[in-house]
Order: sequence, then C-alpha cells, then structure tokens
Amino acid sequence: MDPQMLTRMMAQMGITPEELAGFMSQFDPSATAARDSLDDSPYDHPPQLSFAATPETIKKYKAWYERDSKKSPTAAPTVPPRLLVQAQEQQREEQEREALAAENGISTRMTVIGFPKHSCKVQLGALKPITRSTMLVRKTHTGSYFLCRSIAPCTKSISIQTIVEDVNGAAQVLSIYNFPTTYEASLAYIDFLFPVGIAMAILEPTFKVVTQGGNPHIRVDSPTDIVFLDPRSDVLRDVHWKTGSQVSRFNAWPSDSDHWKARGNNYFAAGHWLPAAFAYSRGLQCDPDSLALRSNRSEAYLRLNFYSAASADARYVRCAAGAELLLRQKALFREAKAEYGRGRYQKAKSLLEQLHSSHADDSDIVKWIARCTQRLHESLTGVYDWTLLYKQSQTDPHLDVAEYTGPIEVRPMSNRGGGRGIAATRVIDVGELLVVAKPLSLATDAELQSLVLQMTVNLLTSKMDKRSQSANVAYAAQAIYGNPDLHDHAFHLYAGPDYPPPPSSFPPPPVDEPTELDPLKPRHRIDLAQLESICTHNAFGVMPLRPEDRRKPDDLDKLDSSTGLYPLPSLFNHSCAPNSHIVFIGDIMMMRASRTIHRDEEVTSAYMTPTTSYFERRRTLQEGWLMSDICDCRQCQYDRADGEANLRHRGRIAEGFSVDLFSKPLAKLRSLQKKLSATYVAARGPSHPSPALYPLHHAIAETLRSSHTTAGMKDAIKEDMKALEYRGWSVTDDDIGRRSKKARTLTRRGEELAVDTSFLGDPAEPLQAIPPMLRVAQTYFLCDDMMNATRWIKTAQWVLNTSVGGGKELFMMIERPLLKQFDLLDVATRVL
Ligand SMILES: C[S@@+](CC[C@H](N)C(=O)[O-])C[C@H]1O[C@@H](n2cnc3c(N)ncnc32)[C@H](O)[C@@H]1O
Repeated sequence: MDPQMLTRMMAQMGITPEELAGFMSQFDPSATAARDSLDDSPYDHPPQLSFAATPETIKKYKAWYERDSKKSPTAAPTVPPRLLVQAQEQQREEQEREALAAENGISTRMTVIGFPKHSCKVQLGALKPITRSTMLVRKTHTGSYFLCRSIAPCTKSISIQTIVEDVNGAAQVLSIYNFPTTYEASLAYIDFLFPVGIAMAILEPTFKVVTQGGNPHIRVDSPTDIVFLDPRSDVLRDVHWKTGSQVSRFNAWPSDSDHWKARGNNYFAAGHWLPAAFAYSRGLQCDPDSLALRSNRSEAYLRLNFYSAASADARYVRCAAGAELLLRQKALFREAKAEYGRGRYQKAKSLLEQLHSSHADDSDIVKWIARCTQRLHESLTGVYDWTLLYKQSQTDPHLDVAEYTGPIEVRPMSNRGGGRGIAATRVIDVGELLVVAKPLSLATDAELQSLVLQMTVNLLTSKMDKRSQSANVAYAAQAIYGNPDLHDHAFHLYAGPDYPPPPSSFPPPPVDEPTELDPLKPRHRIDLAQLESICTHNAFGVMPLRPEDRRKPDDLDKLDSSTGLYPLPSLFNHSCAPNSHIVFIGDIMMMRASRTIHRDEEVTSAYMTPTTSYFERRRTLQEGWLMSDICDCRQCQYDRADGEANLRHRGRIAEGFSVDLFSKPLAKLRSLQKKLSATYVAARGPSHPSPALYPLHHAIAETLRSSHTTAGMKDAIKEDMKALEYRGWSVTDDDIGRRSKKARTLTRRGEELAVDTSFLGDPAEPLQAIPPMLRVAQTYFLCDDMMNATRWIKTAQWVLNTSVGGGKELFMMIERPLLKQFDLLDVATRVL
C-alpha cells in the first residue's frame, strides 16, 4: 500500500505517529521475511468439511506442521494495539449478530489436535516475567511467565480469543483452549471469566503461528497454565503498566469480600457455577478466613461436579473453630454429597449419619443415606437393577450407580503396547459381570450445540475426529481440573508410543484426602498434549442401549455419537475374537464375559466391529489403536491362514453384494455363496466364524421366505440357522440336521434353548443376533410350530439377559418394536 495513503488512513483511525512508526518498521526487508515465514497456511476457507476430502485435508495439515517445525523461531511483527482491538471488537460484534441469527445457519469449525504442545509443570513462583518484545514465534518460553491483561472483549470458536497487552503496552492475540465450562459457552458467560481488564500470568507461554495465517497467537492449552491476578497480588506489586493503572471500560476490583460474595451469589442464582466460584475465590483473597465464602464455593463446586474441591472446602468449614452450628451442618451435608460424588460412599454415609443424629426427621438426609447404602451394595455385589437403570437412561443418560470390579485385575503384559492388560483372577462364567464403570468424562452429541459442524484433524491418527471426541478432551481436562485426585486415573493410562510407559499397576492408589482448588491459581498441572494422546488411545465411542440403535453399529462412524473416557475399561487389550463385550446403559459402561474365561487368562475386548473384513480391521487397528503391524488374535490368525489372495477375493465379493443383496435372484445368491465359501480355506468351527457368509445366508433365507410356502419357510429357517452359525453361534436345533452331533443345552432354569449356551456367538456384539433369532421364531410361528417358536423367543431372551441382564422385563422393553413387527408380542408375553 502507498505509505502516504496508509498514513492518512491511520490518522483517521486515531493511530499515533509512534504506533505508526512501529507498524511501518515491519515493512523493512527483514520484517517482511519474518511475516512471509508466518503467512503460510493449510487452511481452506470455508473449511473443507466433507469426509470425502478428509485424506487431502489431513495431508495438507501434516505437511504444514512439518514445514513449520523446521523453521526457526522468529520475532513477531508488532501490530498497533488499536488495530488488534478494533479487529477483535468487530469480530465480537459479528459473533453476537451470528448468535442472534443462529437458527438461520450452521457454523463450521476446524481444529487440529495431536501436535506437540507444552504445559507448564512448575508453579508461578519458580518462573521469571517475560514481555512480548523478547518472545519469539515458534517458541515455548520455558522458565518464564507472560504478564498481561486483556484489553478487548473475548470471541469464541474452538478457543477463547482475546487481545492482551503486556506491561509495555505491546498488544497480542491470546488463544485459550480447554478452559473449564467454556466449550459451548456463550460470549456473555465467557465475559464473566475473562472480563476486559483482567490481569493474568500465562505460565511458560508458547508463541505460535496459526494454521489460518495472520497474526501469531500466544496459545494456552492447559487451563492450569493461567494464573488470574488480583490487583493487590505480590506479582503486580512493582508493576507499572505503561498504558495506565486501569484498562478503560474496566470496573475497578473492589477489595471487600461482601462485594464478591454478593457477585458470586448473583452468578450462582443464574446457574453460572464457575464464575460464582471465581467470585467467591476473589472474596477469599480479600478475606481468607471467610467461612461463608468457602461454604458457598463448596456448593458451586458441587454443581460443577468438582467433588474433590467441594469436599475440601466443606470440610474446612465443618472443622473451623468458631463456625456457627448452622454453617457447620450445611458444610457437613455438602461434604457428604461431595464424598458421594468421589465414590467414597462409606465416608459419605457416616457423615450423613452424624447429621441425621441431630435431624432425625429430615427426609432428605434419610434419602441420601439410602442412596449410600444402595451404592455400597452395588459396589460389593455387582447387583444392579438394569431394567430400572435402562428406564432412567431414557430421560437422563447420567445414571447414579456405584462402580464395580469383578473377578479381574490389571497385570503386566509385555507383548502389549502400554505393557499391561486384564486377567481373570478365577474361572469366569459366560455372562458374568466384569466391570461397571462411570466415565471420567463424556461428551454426548445431544448435549453439544446442534448448529455447529466441527472437524478435528487428529495428527496422531491421521484421521478426522468427531466433535464429541474433541469435546471429550476438553471435558476430561475440566474433570481433572476440578478433581485433582482424578489426575492419575487419566494420566496412568497408556498415552501412545511417544510417551514413557505407564506404571505397571492400575488404578493408582486412592487419594483419601480431597484436594483444595483455588480456580484463580490452580496448583496441579494438566499436560494437555498427553491428555489428547491418552484420549486418542483410550476413549470409547458410546452407543447406549436402545432398541433401534444397537442394530446399526455403523452409526458410530457418523458424526452423531458420544465419546467418553472410562479409566479401568481402557486397560482391556484388543482382540477381534474377544472373550468379553461392552454394553452402555445411559453413561454407564458394563462389561461381561462372552464365554467361559479361565483363571489367569487375558480378558480382551474388541476395539471395533470384528465382523468387518480382515484388511478393514487391520487398517483401523493400525491407524487408530494398535499402531503395530498385525493383530495376533485367533480370528486374524485364521484369516491370515486363508491366504492373501483369498482374503482379497473375499473382500471383492463382499463389496459387490453389500448394496443390493436382497434384490438378487436365488440362483445368483447361491453362486455367490459358493464363491465366498471357497475363500474360507482354514477349517473353522463355531468359535472361528466366517462372518462374510452371514449376510448371504440371511439374504437367501429372506428370498426363500418370500415364497410363502411351507417348504420355502422351512428352508428359510435352515438358512437363518446357517447364517447364525457363520456369525459364531452353535445352533442345537433339529432343523439344521445336526442334532445328533450337538448336545442340547439347558439354561440354569432347565429350559432347552436353540443354541449352545456356554458362549455368546457374536462375542463382541451378542445383541446383533437377536433380530435373526426372532426372525426364526416368527417363521416357526407362521408354520404353526409353537414349540420351536417359543424356543427361539426364549433363546433371544437368553441372549439379552446374558449380555445385559434385566430378565423378561428388560427384554420386552427393548425388543417390543421388533416383537410387534414380527407379530410375536402376544406370544412372547405369554411364553416368557
Ligand atoms: C486402550 S490401551 C489398552 C491397555 C494398554 N495395553 C495399557 O497398558 O494401558 C490400547 C493400547 O494397548 C495396546 N494393545 C491393545 N491391544 C493390543 C493387542 N492385541 N496387541 C498389542 N498391543 C495391544 C496398543 O498399544 C493400544 O494402543
């Protein structure tokens, strides 16, 4: 641009000659070179959000990071503060307008995770101050903290963005990621936490080039890397801000605790729990002995599920000398609830009993005691009311249960990445409960904004993460932030090959004492890069039990799903022929044995649908989880024994028929079936299924059934049974003509069922067998064979009961739509 014109423009914008000189200095050749080196960008605008374009987009981002990592740190061009502030204010206004018109459109976001990022491991006191002029872009300034205060309102995309100035008045964009409670927060809410004028120390800041191009940012990934400074704090004592002691539009910080208490109470009343905790903490900076502030903060923490922090505050008040009786009792109740939230039901119960002794008529306390008793019973016995929990999960997925660990333990396993696995401590029966686990963090799609389309490039897996996967990292950071005693439950999980191996034992020793939290200066550290890697290697796609859903396992690959971190279940290693399976009810994960497991045998789980082809499984495992060459499970060994040529041929045939299988004539189906069978060379029994054959036999059965003749129906039944056998079930029914070879099996109640009940045929997804089993029942029913129809209904119910529990009631609830569709509702009600 013509410098004279620039001068005129700047004058119109009220930019001083000094600022202008600073700005113009960037146009000398060396500064231009620096800017050029910052302007490279892989970013498409609008962001490229189609899954089809994913590999291309990921390649671009990877290449950009690679290029950028080879460049040297460089000085950042200075930009006049007013320019940055104006641009920020403009963006803020735009975002406010967009928020008002949100219903008109879907907003898109793009972010990247899995690149190296730094989180500070020491406290503020161990660091030296640094200013912007001495910071370099592409550098993490270890040993230093950046003292700054915000001079503009925040904007929000995936991160919170604001403009800060340092003590010399140099302005800078600051991006804050993963700050608790802000993932989906409104701008007005974020203003409560980061008001204009707030002073902060950013610990060991990283000055980063941004993928979108433009001005570099100081990027904060870990919420524990921000210390919020009180104007009277020691750090600010000798600091003279060049632009004056106050930022304009900034209300002075009052120094009386009553003001902060009232402000905290206002936030609390509006449901803004973290701003309330911030306000109470500011009040505590004015009056560290205030029990009322601590008591209120404890309640705010309870609402945030910051149980450790809530318990520490409540206990402080309960034990404080001179605390009034009423306040002590309030604190006792809060401490009990917080201990309940921490899963320490015995401690919670004894605190509640203390309270009960002076409040015998308080029904609320009695209810809480009963809840503790129930949780203790669950954790000791593994007995749960699954039907009730299922019903509750239909309205609120967050279920109130205790965790349970069955006859298993974590043991060192040197042949597994991470060096550990799960082993049986005794013989375990099919269907026995192994684990009931609650999530440390869970991001459900239903709770995320529906009008945001977000894609996250995960450089660890070279895949796009779903929105719930990226939200789950932020939620895990939030859970650990508010519950420092959960830190090791997450950080002792396997973090991938770039991190030191985790400890050989799990879970970490329990932390009995709760940890106090000052949200203005948290003392514990959260390493965000490691947490991202931990979530990448351990988080589960969560698909709660629902009648429609469980028949669509592919839904997990779509955007609309949930992601959670479940610590103990993360210790199970993968097998494509696992001996356990997972079922989610609401946010609860249960794992049960899919067959008899011997003492000391490894207990495995399938990380993905094992019925997919060998190559598909191998690709998924290598990209996403195992990151090793091959899976050593039996299913893969059998597949490999068939030979590469057969596997490829099988894949081609299966690909060809996946689309319109049901419209093919019978002769074509039979010929396909012959060709496909020929690709299975290695001898396979029921425990080594040939899943590719399942859909073919199923299609043949449907075609035969459509003849509506008795002979056709009978043949259809045989094909259905073969289909089930190819999925891994051992059918003991007469009609498959093998009765003599197989012993009929009886349930514990002495009922004769149609499959071998010593194992679940689909070991990873046993419930997938229920629709074909009920289809067989329906066909028998249509042939007036009530005895066999009944046997197959009972078999389907046995599958659900063994895989999930809940008996007849849960079966009737879950299977009602299907039973109705097959006209079996009355029969099932009668015979079960
Ligand atoms: C969720 S963790 C499982 C627990 C892990 N072994 C540990 O010590 O914490 C997943 C990682 O375990 C390893 N793993 C899981 N199944 C495996 C298998 N079948 N063979 C080898 N490594 C496996 C892989 O390194 C994988 O990334």
